[in-house]
Amino acid sequence: MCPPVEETPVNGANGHQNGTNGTSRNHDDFTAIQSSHNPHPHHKSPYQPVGDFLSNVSRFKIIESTLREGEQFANAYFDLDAKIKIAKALDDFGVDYIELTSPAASEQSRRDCEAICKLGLKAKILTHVRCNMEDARIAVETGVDGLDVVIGTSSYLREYSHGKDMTYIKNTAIEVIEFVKSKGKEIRFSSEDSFRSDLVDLLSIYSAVDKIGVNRVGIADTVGCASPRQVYDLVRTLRGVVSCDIETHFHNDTGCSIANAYCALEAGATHIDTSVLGIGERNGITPLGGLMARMLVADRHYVLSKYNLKKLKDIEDLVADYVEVNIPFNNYITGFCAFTHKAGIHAKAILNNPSTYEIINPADFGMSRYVHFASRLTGWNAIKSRADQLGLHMTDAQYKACTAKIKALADVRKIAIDDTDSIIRAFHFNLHNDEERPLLEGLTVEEQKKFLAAERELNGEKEKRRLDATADAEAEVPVSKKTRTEAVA
Ligand SMILES: CC(=O)SCCNC(=O)CCNC(=O)[C@H](O)C(C)(C)COP(=O)(O)OP(=O)(O)OC[C@H]1O[C@@H](n2cnc3c(N)ncnc32)[C@H](O)[C@@H]1OP(=O)(O)O
Ligand SMILES: O=C(O)CCC(=O)C(=O)O
Repeated sequence: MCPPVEETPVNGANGHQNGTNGTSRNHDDFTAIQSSHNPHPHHKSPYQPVGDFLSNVSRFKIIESTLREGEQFANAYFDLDAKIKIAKALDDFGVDYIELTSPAASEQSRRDCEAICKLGLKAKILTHVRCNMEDARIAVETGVDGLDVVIGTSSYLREYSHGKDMTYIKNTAIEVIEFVKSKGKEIRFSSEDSFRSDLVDLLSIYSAVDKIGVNRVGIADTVGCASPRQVYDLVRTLRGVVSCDIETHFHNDTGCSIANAYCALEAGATHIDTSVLGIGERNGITPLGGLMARMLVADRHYVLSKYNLKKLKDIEDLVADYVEVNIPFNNYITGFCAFTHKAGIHAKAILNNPSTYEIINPADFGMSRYVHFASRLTGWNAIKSRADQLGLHMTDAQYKACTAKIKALADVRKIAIDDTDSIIRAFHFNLHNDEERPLLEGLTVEEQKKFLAAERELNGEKEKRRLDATADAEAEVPVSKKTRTEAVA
Protein backbone atom coordinates (compact mmCIF):
# COMPACT_ATOMS: atom_id res chain seq x y z
CA MET A 1 0.00 0.00 0.00
CA CYS A 2 1.22 3.50 -0.78
CA PRO A 3 2.41 5.80 1.96
CA PRO A 4 0.07 8.76 2.30
CA VAL A 5 1.42 12.08 1.14
CA GLU A 6 1.33 14.97 3.55
CA GLU A 7 -1.77 17.09 3.61
CA THR A 8 -1.52 19.77 0.95
CA PRO A 9 -3.64 22.86 1.30
CA VAL A 10 -2.06 24.19 -1.89
CA ASN A 11 -4.24 24.58 -4.95
CA GLY A 12 -3.32 22.80 -8.13
CA ALA A 13 -2.10 24.65 -11.18
CA ASN A 14 -5.66 24.71 -12.39
CA GLY A 15 -6.83 25.96 -9.04
CA HIS A 16 -8.10 22.60 -7.90
CA GLN A 17 -8.05 22.15 -4.22
CA ASN A 18 -7.46 18.79 -2.76
CA GLY A 19 -10.53 17.68 -0.95
CA THR A 20 -13.93 16.36 -1.70
CA ASN A 21 -14.68 17.86 -5.07
CA GLY A 22 -12.69 20.96 -4.46
CA THR A 23 -13.42 21.42 -0.81
CA SER A 24 -10.19 21.30 1.12
CA ARG A 25 -10.43 18.60 3.72
CA ASN A 26 -8.30 17.09 6.39
CA HIS A 27 -7.18 13.62 5.33
CA ASP A 28 -6.46 12.22 8.73
CA ASP A 29 -8.90 9.49 7.91
CA PHE A 30 -9.29 7.36 4.82
CA THR A 31 -12.55 7.44 2.97
CA ALA A 32 -12.90 3.67 3.23
CA ILE A 33 -13.80 1.71 6.34
CA GLN A 34 -10.92 0.54 8.48
CA SER A 35 -10.50 -3.22 8.41
CA SER A 36 -7.78 -5.82 8.60
CA HIS A 37 -7.40 -5.44 4.83
CA ASN A 38 -7.34 -1.68 5.02
CA PRO A 39 -5.75 -0.79 8.34
CA HIS A 40 -5.17 2.87 7.45
CA PRO A 41 -1.46 2.81 8.25
CA HIS A 42 -0.75 6.53 8.34
CA HIS A 43 2.24 6.77 10.55
CA LYS A 44 4.60 4.20 9.08
CA SER A 45 5.63 4.23 5.46
CA PRO A 46 5.71 0.74 3.98
CA TYR A 47 8.47 2.09 1.75
CA GLN A 48 10.73 2.66 4.68
CA PRO A 49 14.07 1.00 4.04
CA VAL A 50 14.17 -2.68 4.78
CA GLY A 51 15.79 -3.31 8.11
CA ASP A 52 19.32 -3.96 6.90
CA PHE A 53 22.10 -2.88 9.23
CA LEU A 54 24.29 -2.11 6.20
CA SER A 55 21.77 0.18 4.57
CA ASN A 56 22.61 3.85 4.20
CA VAL A 57 19.27 4.80 2.70
CA SER A 58 18.73 7.10 5.68
CA ARG A 59 22.18 8.68 5.75
CA PHE A 60 23.56 9.01 2.23
CA LYS A 61 25.53 11.89 0.75
CA ILE A 62 25.37 13.41 -2.71
CA ILE A 63 28.39 14.10 -4.86
CA GLU A 64 26.92 16.43 -7.44
CA SER A 65 28.75 16.13 -10.72
CA THR A 66 26.90 18.48 -13.08
CA LEU A 67 30.09 20.51 -13.33
CA ARG A 68 32.15 17.41 -14.17
CA GLU A 69 30.12 14.53 -15.58
CA GLY A 70 27.53 17.08 -16.75
CA GLU A 71 30.17 18.99 -18.68
CA GLN A 72 30.73 15.77 -20.62
CA PHE A 73 27.12 15.98 -21.91
CA ALA A 74 27.16 16.52 -25.66
CA ASN A 75 25.46 19.91 -25.52
CA ALA A 76 27.16 21.30 -22.42
CA TYR A 77 29.32 24.38 -22.43
CA PHE A 78 29.69 26.12 -19.10
CA ASP A 79 31.67 29.33 -18.92
CA LEU A 80 32.85 30.52 -15.51
CA ASP A 81 29.74 32.58 -14.93
CA ALA A 82 27.53 29.56 -15.64
CA LYS A 83 29.65 27.34 -13.41
CA ILE A 84 29.41 29.81 -10.54
CA LYS A 85 25.64 30.10 -10.89
CA ILE A 86 25.23 26.33 -11.01
CA ALA A 87 27.63 25.76 -8.10
CA LYS A 88 25.79 28.33 -5.96
CA ALA A 89 22.41 26.83 -6.83
CA LEU A 90 23.61 23.33 -5.93
CA ASP A 91 25.04 24.67 -2.70
CA ASP A 92 21.70 26.29 -1.82
CA PHE A 93 20.03 22.99 -2.58
CA GLY A 94 22.29 21.39 0.02
CA VAL A 95 24.37 18.88 -1.91
CA ASP A 96 27.27 17.57 0.13
CA TYR A 97 29.94 17.78 -2.57
CA ILE A 98 30.34 19.52 -5.90
CA GLU A 99 32.64 17.75 -8.33
CA LEU A 100 34.46 19.80 -10.98
CA THR A 101 36.14 18.93 -14.25
CA SER A 102 39.81 18.10 -14.04
CA PRO A 103 42.02 21.21 -13.95
CA ALA A 104 44.28 19.24 -16.29
CA ALA A 105 41.62 19.41 -18.99
CA SER A 106 42.45 22.99 -20.00
CA GLU A 107 43.85 26.19 -18.61
CA GLN A 108 40.37 27.68 -18.24
CA SER A 109 39.17 24.54 -16.43
CA ARG A 110 41.99 25.07 -13.93
CA ARG A 111 41.12 28.76 -13.47
CA ASP A 112 37.41 27.89 -13.06
CA CYS A 113 38.29 25.31 -10.46
CA GLU A 114 40.26 27.87 -8.48
CA ALA A 115 37.48 30.45 -8.76
CA ILE A 116 34.82 28.03 -7.49
CA CYS A 117 37.02 27.01 -4.57
CA LYS A 118 37.17 30.68 -3.59
CA LEU A 119 33.37 31.07 -3.43
CA GLY A 120 33.30 29.79 0.14
CA LEU A 121 30.42 27.40 -0.46
CA LYS A 122 29.15 25.06 2.24
CA ALA A 123 29.53 22.07 -0.08
CA LYS A 124 32.97 20.50 -0.33
CA ILE A 125 34.63 21.01 -3.68
CA LEU A 126 36.18 18.06 -5.46
CA THR A 127 37.91 17.69 -8.76
CA HIS A 128 38.03 14.55 -10.83
CA VAL A 129 41.41 13.49 -12.19
CA ARG A 130 43.21 10.65 -13.86
CA CYS A 131 45.31 8.41 -11.69
CA ASN A 132 48.67 9.99 -12.39
CA MET A 133 50.98 12.34 -10.56
CA GLU A 134 50.84 15.17 -13.12
CA ASP A 135 47.07 15.56 -12.80
CA ALA A 136 47.21 15.17 -9.02
CA ARG A 137 49.89 17.86 -8.70
CA ILE A 138 47.84 20.37 -10.70
CA ALA A 139 44.67 19.52 -8.79
CA VAL A 140 46.00 19.93 -5.25
CA GLU A 141 47.11 23.46 -6.08
CA THR A 142 43.62 24.66 -7.05
CA GLY A 143 42.26 24.91 -3.52
CA VAL A 144 39.85 21.97 -3.77
CA ASP A 145 38.86 20.04 -0.67
CA GLY A 146 39.49 16.73 -2.32
CA LEU A 147 40.37 14.72 -5.40
CA ASP A 148 38.34 11.99 -7.05
CA VAL A 149 40.96 9.86 -8.73
CA VAL A 150 39.90 7.36 -11.37
CA ILE A 151 41.42 4.68 -13.54
CA GLY A 152 39.83 1.99 -15.68
CA THR A 153 40.22 -1.57 -14.40
CA SER A 154 38.23 -3.53 -16.98
CA SER A 155 40.15 -5.42 -19.63
CA TYR A 156 38.60 -3.10 -22.26
CA LEU A 157 40.03 0.00 -20.66
CA ARG A 158 43.32 -1.61 -19.66
CA GLU A 159 43.84 -2.67 -23.25
CA TYR A 160 42.32 0.18 -25.26
CA SER A 161 42.36 3.24 -23.00
CA HIS A 162 45.45 3.60 -20.81
CA GLY A 163 47.21 0.31 -21.55
CA LYS A 164 48.34 -0.33 -17.96
CA ASP A 165 48.18 -3.62 -16.02
CA MET A 166 46.82 -4.08 -12.50
CA THR A 167 50.25 -3.96 -10.87
CA TYR A 168 50.98 -0.60 -12.48
CA ILE A 169 47.52 0.66 -11.51
CA LYS A 170 47.98 -0.39 -7.89
CA ASN A 171 51.45 1.16 -7.58
CA THR A 172 50.41 4.42 -9.21
CA ALA A 173 47.24 4.60 -7.15
CA ILE A 174 49.24 4.23 -3.95
CA GLU A 175 51.70 6.91 -5.04
CA VAL A 176 48.93 9.36 -5.98
CA ILE A 177 46.90 8.70 -2.85
CA GLU A 178 49.84 9.20 -0.54
CA PHE A 179 50.75 12.42 -2.31
CA VAL A 180 47.22 13.80 -2.08
CA LYS A 181 46.93 12.83 1.57
CA SER A 182 50.25 14.53 2.28
CA LYS A 183 48.64 17.73 0.99
CA GLY A 184 45.81 17.37 3.50
CA LYS A 185 43.14 16.75 0.85
CA GLU A 186 40.33 14.23 0.82
CA ILE A 187 41.00 11.43 -1.61
CA ARG A 188 38.79 8.94 -3.37
CA PHE A 189 40.04 6.14 -5.60
CA SER A 190 37.69 4.71 -8.19
CA SER A 191 37.85 1.89 -10.69
CA GLU A 192 36.25 2.97 -13.93
CA ASP A 193 34.10 0.30 -15.59
CA SER A 194 33.88 -1.65 -12.33
CA PHE A 195 31.13 -3.98 -13.48
CA ARG A 196 33.20 -5.32 -16.36
CA SER A 197 36.29 -5.66 -14.21
CA ASP A 198 37.52 -8.84 -12.62
CA LEU A 199 36.17 -9.12 -9.07
CA VAL A 200 39.46 -10.34 -7.63
CA ASP A 201 41.30 -7.40 -9.26
CA LEU A 202 38.75 -5.00 -7.89
CA LEU A 203 38.75 -6.27 -4.33
CA SER A 204 42.51 -6.45 -4.33
CA ILE A 205 42.99 -2.82 -5.39
CA TYR A 206 40.21 -1.49 -3.16
CA SER A 207 41.68 -3.34 -0.23
CA ALA A 208 45.16 -1.93 -0.95
CA VAL A 209 43.96 1.68 -1.16
CA ASP A 210 41.75 1.27 1.90
CA LYS A 211 44.76 0.12 3.91
CA ILE A 212 46.67 3.30 3.10
CA GLY A 213 43.80 5.46 4.25
CA VAL A 214 41.80 6.54 1.22
CA ASN A 215 38.62 8.40 2.26
CA ARG A 216 36.39 6.65 -0.25
CA VAL A 217 36.57 4.03 -2.92
CA GLY A 218 34.35 4.42 -5.93
CA ILE A 219 32.40 1.90 -7.95
CA ALA A 220 31.49 3.13 -11.41
CA ASP A 221 29.04 1.60 -13.85
CA THR A 222 30.70 3.49 -16.67
CA VAL A 223 28.73 1.86 -19.47
CA GLY A 224 25.39 1.50 -17.68
CA CYS A 225 25.41 -2.28 -17.87
CA ALA A 226 24.71 -3.15 -14.23
CA SER A 227 21.38 -4.30 -12.88
CA PRO A 228 20.24 -3.43 -9.34
CA ARG A 229 20.94 -6.93 -8.14
CA GLN A 230 24.48 -6.89 -9.51
CA VAL A 231 25.00 -3.55 -7.82
CA TYR A 232 23.73 -4.87 -4.53
CA ASP A 233 26.00 -7.91 -4.72
CA LEU A 234 29.15 -5.96 -5.61
CA VAL A 235 28.63 -3.18 -3.07
CA ARG A 236 27.75 -5.62 -0.34
CA THR A 237 30.85 -7.69 -1.09
CA LEU A 238 33.00 -4.57 -1.11
CA ARG A 239 31.43 -3.40 2.15
CA GLY A 240 32.89 -6.50 3.76
CA VAL A 241 36.37 -5.74 2.40
CA VAL A 242 36.96 -2.02 3.00
CA SER A 243 36.28 0.17 6.00
CA CYS A 244 36.30 3.51 4.11
CA ASP A 245 33.25 5.13 2.54
CA ILE A 246 31.91 3.79 -0.76
CA GLU A 247 30.94 6.16 -3.57
CA THR A 248 28.94 4.96 -6.55
CA HIS A 249 28.44 6.29 -10.05
CA PHE A 250 25.77 4.93 -12.38
CA HIS A 251 25.27 5.58 -16.05
CA ASN A 252 21.77 5.32 -17.37
CA ASP A 253 22.18 3.49 -20.70
CA THR A 254 19.67 0.83 -19.68
CA GLY A 255 17.52 3.02 -17.45
CA CYS A 256 18.76 1.64 -14.13
CA SER A 257 20.69 4.60 -12.76
CA ILE A 258 18.27 5.52 -9.97
CA ALA A 259 17.44 1.95 -9.01
CA ASN A 260 21.14 1.13 -8.98
CA ALA A 261 21.90 4.09 -6.76
CA TYR A 262 19.18 3.00 -4.36
CA CYS A 263 20.40 -0.58 -4.27
CA ALA A 264 23.95 0.62 -3.71
CA LEU A 265 22.78 2.50 -0.62
CA GLU A 266 20.86 -0.52 0.60
CA ALA A 267 24.04 -2.55 0.27
CA GLY A 268 26.12 -0.07 2.26
CA ALA A 269 27.34 2.57 -0.22
CA THR A 270 27.61 5.98 1.38
CA HIS A 271 27.81 8.45 -1.52
CA ILE A 272 25.87 8.75 -4.78
CA ASP A 273 27.03 10.72 -7.82
CA THR A 274 24.33 12.75 -9.52
CA SER A 275 23.93 15.44 -12.11
CA VAL A 276 21.09 17.85 -12.74
CA LEU A 277 18.66 16.26 -15.20
CA GLY A 278 21.12 13.36 -15.32
CA ILE A 279 23.31 15.04 -17.94
CA GLY A 280 26.62 13.39 -18.73
CA GLU A 281 28.37 11.20 -21.28
CA ARG A 282 25.86 9.62 -23.70
CA ASN A 283 22.46 9.67 -21.95
CA GLY A 284 24.00 10.49 -18.59
CA ILE A 285 23.86 9.34 -14.99
CA THR A 286 21.58 9.27 -11.95
CA PRO A 287 19.56 12.50 -12.07
CA LEU A 288 19.53 14.63 -8.94
CA GLY A 289 15.75 15.13 -9.11
CA GLY A 290 14.97 11.46 -9.74
CA LEU A 291 17.19 10.40 -6.88
CA MET A 292 15.46 12.90 -4.60
CA ALA A 293 12.07 11.47 -5.57
CA ARG A 294 13.29 7.95 -4.79
CA MET A 295 14.91 8.91 -1.49
CA LEU A 296 12.01 11.08 -0.33
CA VAL A 297 9.74 8.09 -0.59
CA ALA A 298 12.28 6.00 1.34
CA ASP A 299 13.05 8.48 4.11
CA ARG A 300 11.12 11.69 3.94
CA HIS A 301 12.45 13.07 7.18
CA TYR A 302 16.12 12.66 6.23
CA VAL A 303 15.67 14.14 2.78
CA LEU A 304 13.62 17.12 3.95
CA SER A 305 16.04 17.82 6.79
CA LYS A 306 19.03 17.96 4.41
CA TYR A 307 17.97 19.13 0.99
CA ASN A 308 16.11 22.21 -0.09
CA LEU A 309 13.79 20.41 -2.48
CA LYS A 310 11.90 23.54 -3.44
CA LYS A 311 15.01 24.71 -5.30
CA LEU A 312 15.02 21.70 -7.61
CA LYS A 313 12.93 23.21 -10.37
CA ASP A 314 15.01 26.39 -10.50
CA ILE A 315 18.24 24.40 -10.72
CA GLU A 316 16.84 22.21 -13.47
CA ASP A 317 15.60 25.23 -15.39
CA LEU A 318 18.99 26.89 -15.00
CA VAL A 319 20.93 23.89 -16.27
CA ALA A 320 18.41 23.10 -19.01
CA ASP A 321 18.83 26.65 -20.22
CA TYR A 322 22.62 26.46 -20.29
CA VAL A 323 22.69 23.16 -22.14
CA GLU A 324 19.79 24.17 -24.37
CA VAL A 325 17.43 21.30 -23.75
CA ASN A 326 13.78 21.18 -22.77
CA ILE A 327 12.86 19.40 -19.59
CA PRO A 328 11.17 16.17 -20.69
CA PHE A 329 7.41 15.88 -20.12
CA ASN A 330 7.94 12.79 -17.98
CA ASN A 331 10.79 14.13 -15.90
CA TYR A 332 10.69 13.09 -12.25
CA ILE A 333 8.94 15.76 -10.17
CA THR A 334 9.28 18.66 -12.60
CA GLY A 335 8.01 17.19 -15.88
CA PHE A 336 4.90 19.10 -16.88
CA CYS A 337 2.61 16.15 -16.12
CA ALA A 338 4.46 14.69 -13.12
CA PHE A 339 1.48 15.54 -10.91
CA THR A 340 -1.32 15.61 -13.47
CA HIS A 341 -4.27 13.27 -13.00
CA LYS A 342 -6.52 12.75 -15.96
CA ALA A 343 -8.80 9.69 -15.95
CA GLY A 344 -12.08 10.26 -14.13
CA ILE A 345 -11.47 7.42 -11.68
CA HIS A 346 -8.14 8.92 -10.67
CA ALA A 347 -9.50 12.46 -10.56
CA LYS A 348 -12.32 11.57 -8.19
CA ALA A 349 -10.06 9.75 -5.77
CA ILE A 350 -7.33 12.41 -5.90
CA LEU A 351 -9.89 15.10 -5.14
CA ASN A 352 -10.94 13.11 -2.09
CA ASN A 353 -7.46 12.22 -0.92
CA PRO A 354 -4.22 12.85 -2.85
CA SER A 355 -2.61 9.77 -1.31
CA THR A 356 -4.80 7.61 -3.51
CA TYR A 357 -2.65 8.20 -6.58
CA GLU A 358 0.37 10.11 -5.34
CA ILE A 359 3.23 8.88 -3.22
CA ILE A 360 5.06 12.18 -3.39
CA ASN A 361 3.57 15.40 -2.15
CA PRO A 362 4.20 17.93 -4.94
CA ALA A 363 4.28 20.70 -2.35
CA ASP A 364 7.51 19.22 -0.93
CA PHE A 365 9.12 20.36 -4.17
CA GLY A 366 7.13 23.56 -4.46
CA MET A 367 5.12 21.96 -7.24
CA SER A 368 1.35 21.58 -7.49
CA ARG A 369 -0.93 18.93 -8.76
CA TYR A 370 -3.29 19.36 -11.63
CA VAL A 371 -6.60 17.60 -12.09
CA HIS A 372 -7.32 17.38 -15.78
CA PHE A 373 -10.95 17.62 -16.78
CA ALA A 374 -10.93 18.60 -20.47
CA SER A 375 -11.10 15.20 -22.09
CA ARG A 376 -13.43 12.33 -22.84
CA LEU A 377 -11.86 10.39 -19.97
CA THR A 378 -13.20 12.87 -17.45
CA GLY A 379 -15.95 12.03 -14.98
CA TRP A 380 -18.69 13.96 -13.26
CA ASN A 381 -16.72 14.36 -10.03
CA ALA A 382 -13.98 16.26 -11.86
CA ILE A 383 -16.55 18.36 -13.70
CA LYS A 384 -18.37 19.10 -10.46
CA SER A 385 -15.08 20.22 -8.95
CA ARG A 386 -14.39 22.46 -11.93
CA ALA A 387 -17.90 23.91 -11.83
CA ASP A 388 -17.40 24.66 -8.14
CA GLN A 389 -14.28 26.58 -9.03
CA LEU A 390 -16.24 28.54 -11.59
CA GLY A 391 -18.82 29.28 -8.91
CA LEU A 392 -21.53 27.32 -10.73
CA HIS A 393 -23.61 24.93 -8.67
CA MET A 394 -25.89 22.20 -9.94
CA THR A 395 -27.50 19.00 -8.73
CA ASP A 396 -25.53 15.78 -9.10
CA ALA A 397 -27.86 14.72 -11.93
CA GLN A 398 -27.16 18.00 -13.70
CA TYR A 399 -23.39 17.62 -13.29
CA LYS A 400 -23.72 14.18 -14.82
CA ALA A 401 -25.73 15.49 -17.76
CA CYS A 402 -23.25 18.28 -18.28
CA THR A 403 -20.37 15.77 -18.16
CA ALA A 404 -22.10 13.71 -20.84
CA LYS A 405 -22.16 16.78 -23.12
CA ILE A 406 -18.47 17.41 -22.51
CA LYS A 407 -17.64 13.81 -23.31
CA ALA A 408 -19.75 13.95 -26.46
CA LEU A 409 -17.85 16.98 -27.66
CA ALA A 410 -14.52 15.41 -26.71
CA ASP A 411 -15.43 12.49 -28.96
CA VAL A 412 -15.62 14.92 -31.87
CA ARG A 413 -12.33 16.68 -31.33
CA LYS A 414 -9.62 17.37 -28.78
CA ILE A 415 -11.04 19.88 -26.32
CA ALA A 416 -9.31 22.59 -24.34
CA ILE A 417 -9.95 23.82 -20.80
CA ASP A 418 -11.70 26.82 -22.31
CA ASP A 419 -14.07 24.59 -24.30
CA THR A 420 -14.95 22.66 -21.18
CA ASP A 421 -15.53 25.80 -19.17
CA SER A 422 -17.73 27.19 -21.95
CA ILE A 423 -19.86 24.07 -21.96
CA ILE A 424 -20.22 24.12 -18.18
CA ARG A 425 -21.19 27.80 -18.27
CA ALA A 426 -23.66 27.41 -21.16
CA PHE A 427 -25.17 24.28 -19.63
CA HIS A 428 -25.64 26.07 -16.32
CA PHE A 429 -27.10 29.13 -18.07
CA ASN A 430 -29.58 27.00 -20.00
CA LEU A 431 -30.81 25.39 -16.80
CA HIS A 432 -31.88 28.74 -15.45
CA ASN A 433 -33.01 30.64 -18.55
CA ASP A 434 -35.61 30.29 -21.27
CA GLU A 435 -33.13 31.38 -23.87
CA GLU A 436 -31.08 28.35 -25.09
CA ARG A 437 -27.41 29.12 -25.62
CA PRO A 438 -25.30 26.87 -27.83
CA LEU A 439 -23.04 24.77 -25.62
CA LEU A 440 -20.01 25.76 -27.58
CA GLU A 441 -19.54 28.66 -29.98
CA GLY A 442 -17.23 28.45 -32.94
CA LEU A 443 -17.70 24.83 -33.94
CA THR A 444 -17.27 24.22 -37.65
CA VAL A 445 -20.37 22.96 -39.47
CA GLU A 446 -18.75 19.54 -39.65
CA GLU A 447 -18.00 19.53 -35.90
CA GLN A 448 -21.50 20.69 -35.09
CA LYS A 449 -22.93 17.80 -37.09
CA LYS A 450 -20.69 15.32 -35.35
CA PHE A 451 -21.46 16.82 -31.95
CA LEU A 452 -25.20 16.56 -32.55
CA ALA A 453 -24.79 13.00 -33.76
CA ALA A 454 -22.70 12.16 -30.70
CA GLU A 455 -25.35 13.66 -28.43
CA ARG A 456 -28.11 11.78 -30.21
CA GLU A 457 -26.11 8.60 -29.92
CA LEU A 458 -25.60 9.24 -26.25
CA ASN A 459 -29.28 9.86 -25.63
CA GLY A 460 -30.26 6.86 -27.73
CA GLU A 461 -27.77 4.69 -25.87
CA LYS A 462 -29.17 5.78 -22.54
CA GLU A 463 -32.73 5.18 -23.66
CA LYS A 464 -31.81 1.72 -24.98
CA ARG A 465 -30.11 0.83 -21.72
CA ARG A 466 -33.19 1.97 -19.80
CA LEU A 467 -35.47 -0.11 -22.02
CA ASP A 468 -33.14 -3.12 -21.81
CA ALA A 469 -33.12 -2.90 -18.04
CA THR A 470 -36.92 -2.65 -17.90
CA ALA A 471 -37.32 -5.57 -20.29
CA ASP A 472 -34.82 -7.66 -18.33
CA ALA A 473 -36.54 -6.91 -15.07
CA GLU A 474 -39.96 -7.72 -16.48
CA ALA A 475 -38.77 -11.00 -17.95
CA GLU A 476 -36.73 -11.80 -14.80
CA VAL A 477 -33.79 -12.76 -17.00
CA PRO A 478 -30.78 -14.20 -15.11
CA VAL A 479 -27.91 -11.72 -14.93
CA SER A 480 -25.66 -13.80 -17.22
CA LYS A 481 -28.32 -13.81 -19.95
CA LYS A 482 -29.36 -10.18 -19.82
CA THR A 483 -29.98 -8.32 -23.08
CA ARG A 484 -27.12 -6.21 -24.35
CA THR A 485 -27.73 -3.49 -26.87
CA GLU A 486 -25.42 -4.07 -29.79
CA ALA A 487 -25.77 -0.77 -31.56
CA VAL A 488 -27.82 2.34 -31.46
CA ALA A 489 -29.86 3.12 -34.51
C1 LIG B 1 34.55 7.74 -17.51
C2 LIG B 1 34.95 9.15 -17.35
O1 LIG B 1 34.17 9.99 -17.55
S1 LIG B 1 36.54 9.48 -16.85
C3 LIG B 1 36.72 11.23 -16.89
C4 LIG B 1 36.82 11.77 -18.24
N1 LIG B 1 37.27 13.09 -18.15
C5 LIG B 1 38.07 13.63 -19.04
O2 LIG B 1 38.45 13.00 -20.01
C6 LIG B 1 38.47 15.04 -18.78
C7 LIG B 1 38.67 15.80 -20.06
N2 LIG B 1 39.77 15.23 -20.77
C8 LIG B 1 40.78 15.94 -21.32
O3 LIG B 1 40.78 17.16 -21.28
C9 LIG B 1 41.88 15.19 -21.94
O4 LIG B 1 41.44 13.91 -22.31
C10 LIG B 1 43.08 15.05 -20.98
C11 LIG B 1 43.69 16.43 -20.74
C12 LIG B 1 42.67 14.44 -19.64
C13 LIG B 1 44.13 14.15 -21.59
O5 LIG B 1 44.37 14.64 -22.88
P1 LIG B 1 45.53 13.98 -23.81
O6 LIG B 1 46.79 13.91 -23.05
O7 LIG B 1 45.52 14.76 -25.07
O8 LIG B 1 45.09 12.45 -24.04
P2 LIG B 1 43.78 11.82 -24.68
O9 LIG B 1 42.59 12.49 -24.17
O10 LIG B 1 43.91 11.76 -26.16
O11 LIG B 1 43.85 10.34 -24.13
C14 LIG B 1 43.70 10.04 -22.77
C15 LIG B 1 45.06 9.84 -22.13
O12 LIG B 1 44.88 9.58 -20.73
C16 LIG B 1 45.37 8.28 -20.39
N3 LIG B 1 44.42 7.80 -19.43
C17 LIG B 1 43.14 7.49 -19.65
N4 LIG B 1 42.54 7.22 -18.50
C18 LIG B 1 43.45 7.36 -17.55
C19 LIG B 1 43.40 7.24 -16.16
N5 LIG B 1 42.24 6.96 -15.57
N6 LIG B 1 44.51 7.45 -15.45
C20 LIG B 1 45.66 7.78 -16.07
N7 LIG B 1 45.77 7.94 -17.41
C21 LIG B 1 44.67 7.73 -18.12
C22 LIG B 1 45.42 7.50 -21.68
O13 LIG B 1 46.39 6.52 -21.65
C23 LIG B 1 45.76 8.62 -22.67
O14 LIG B 1 47.13 8.91 -22.61
P3 LIG B 1 48.13 8.73 -23.87
O15 LIG B 1 47.37 9.03 -25.12
O16 LIG B 1 49.21 9.70 -23.60
O17 LIG B 1 48.49 7.32 -23.78
O1 LIG C 1 35.20 8.49 -11.08
C1 LIG C 1 34.26 7.71 -11.10
O2 LIG C 1 34.00 6.95 -10.20
C2 LIG C 1 33.33 7.72 -12.27
C3 LIG C 1 33.97 8.12 -13.51
C4 LIG C 1 32.98 8.11 -14.62
O3 LIG C 1 32.48 9.14 -15.02
C5 LIG C 1 32.54 6.84 -15.13
O4 LIG C 1 33.20 5.83 -14.89
O5 LIG C 1 31.54 6.82 -15.85
